[in-house]
Amino acid sequence: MLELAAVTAGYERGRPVVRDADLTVRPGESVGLLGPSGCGKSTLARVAALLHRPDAGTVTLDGTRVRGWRHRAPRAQRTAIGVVFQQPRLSADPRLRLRDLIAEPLRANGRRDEAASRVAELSDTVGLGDDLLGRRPHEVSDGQLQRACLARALVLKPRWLVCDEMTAMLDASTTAALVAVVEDYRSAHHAGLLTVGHDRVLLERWCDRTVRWDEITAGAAAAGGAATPAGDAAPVVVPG
Ligand SMILES: Nc1ncnc2c1ncn2[C@@H]1O[C@H](COP(=O)(O)OP(=O)(O)OP(=O)(O)O)[C@@H](O)[C@H]1O
Repeated sequence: MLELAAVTAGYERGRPVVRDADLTVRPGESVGLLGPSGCGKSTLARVAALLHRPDAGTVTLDGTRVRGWRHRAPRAQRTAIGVVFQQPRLSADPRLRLRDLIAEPLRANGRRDEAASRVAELSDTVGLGDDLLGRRPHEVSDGQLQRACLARALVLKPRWLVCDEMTAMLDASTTAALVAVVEDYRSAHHAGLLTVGHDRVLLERWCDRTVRWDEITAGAAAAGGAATPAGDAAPVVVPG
């Protein structure tokens, strides 16, 4: 179980952007979190992915309370979660060729010997040919780079996936392809998914359950949030 209880988080002391958020994802379950732009979805997703320490509240992962975030999180907890962000260029080291980018978590965890086989397997899964694996991020499209970032998120076979607007920059066919990769992975590994976004049509078709930001939090985001209503984006067709 991935459980967030009474989570308050933000960037400045005394000015939380997430207030008292409660959210639970069960093993194997996919939960879509819908909210308007700027409400704090990415911040909460980063807390759930152990990348941003909350100011208050608890995160519990598979029954163990999380006490450290980022590099302070125990390896067993860090590696249990795969994360995909909205903007692949901000989350990819520009110096790495795609094959090394995909293998990065293996190297970081002392499992370099698995890199060749896992990269071959995953590049096939996400639809990246050999020619692309030898290129650096500036030599591929956003969609191709996001495919590599998704492969990187899966390389350690996480039990949980957190997708923060993973498809926001992608066209409809790439969106459908990446959602299908996530869904195949989830059914093969019984992995739980938290995916955040503002496209109601996409999340309702993709997920077992969708929750609205105002249903899981106690208050509005910091000033400047809530500019657009949820679900106003152009619909994206997801097969199935
Ligand atoms: N690193 C940061 N430092 C300071 N403020 C930040 C930072 N990141 C986000 N914020 C602020 O926190 C609030 C919530 O941002 P967040 O990115 O979590 O919202 P969001 O719901 O994911 O938005 P979007 O759908 O537009 O990506 C916004 O007001 C934003 O300006």
